[in-house]
Amino acid sequence: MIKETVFKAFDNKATLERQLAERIGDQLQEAVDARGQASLVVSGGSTPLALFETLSQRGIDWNKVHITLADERWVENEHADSNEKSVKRHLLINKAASAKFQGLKNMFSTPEQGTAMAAEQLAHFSRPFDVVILGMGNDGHTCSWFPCSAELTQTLTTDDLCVAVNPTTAPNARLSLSKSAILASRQIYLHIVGEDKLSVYRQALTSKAVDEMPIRAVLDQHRTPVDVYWSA
Ligand SMILES: O=C1O[C@H](COP(=O)(O)O)[C@@H](O)[C@H](O)[C@H]1O
Repeated sequence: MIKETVFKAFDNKATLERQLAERIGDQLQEAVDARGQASLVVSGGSTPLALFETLSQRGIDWNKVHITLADERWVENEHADSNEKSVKRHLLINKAASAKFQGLKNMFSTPEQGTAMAAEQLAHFSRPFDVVILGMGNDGHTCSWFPCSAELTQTLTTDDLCVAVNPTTAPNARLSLSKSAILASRQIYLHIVGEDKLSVYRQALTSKAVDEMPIRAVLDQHRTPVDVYWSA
């Protein structure tokens, strides 16, 4: 069994999004006040889009906030599957339009070739990351750390910042931040919505087999606080 830390349940998405956006906004501003800049890592997928829009309306020093992705699909930035495209449409708007964004996709044709450049481009981010927002797939993946991927062990053990991932159960080659990069954070939020994701999360807590459900690599550690925000 994995010991659960903080689990916050909400009746509806909008309340979760409001409260989580307020907390993240406060933490980013505190980081700016303390260290002159803040770093925020966000996930792809559909779950965080409304949270992004709520967060984008917070009145903080966005021009001192550096934002990147926990994972990216290796597609052009205008492709429908691009996480960068989602962030530009849903987060880098309103007051957050002045935030500094660095994507993971670059000019190389494969994520394997692009890994070194992606890591170099994140060199100016303040570390540990101040806030990381993670999602979770119904197979227990997070950050494109898929149970099926041949690179999973590397992803979970390397000291490198970025890893190329080739899932067999999902489209597109990917580039992910590694486990060591994600856990080198001051605060991680796992943001999940709906009964299916709640069941997957509960299932993840029942065992420590990370290769079956990679989200366990985040849930089963004591280095970095992980607060789970769930809404119906
Ligand atoms: O493919 C992915 O999916 C998960 C969850 O996506 P959602 O659409 O159910 O929110 C996402 O968190 C992750 O970044 C990505 O790898």
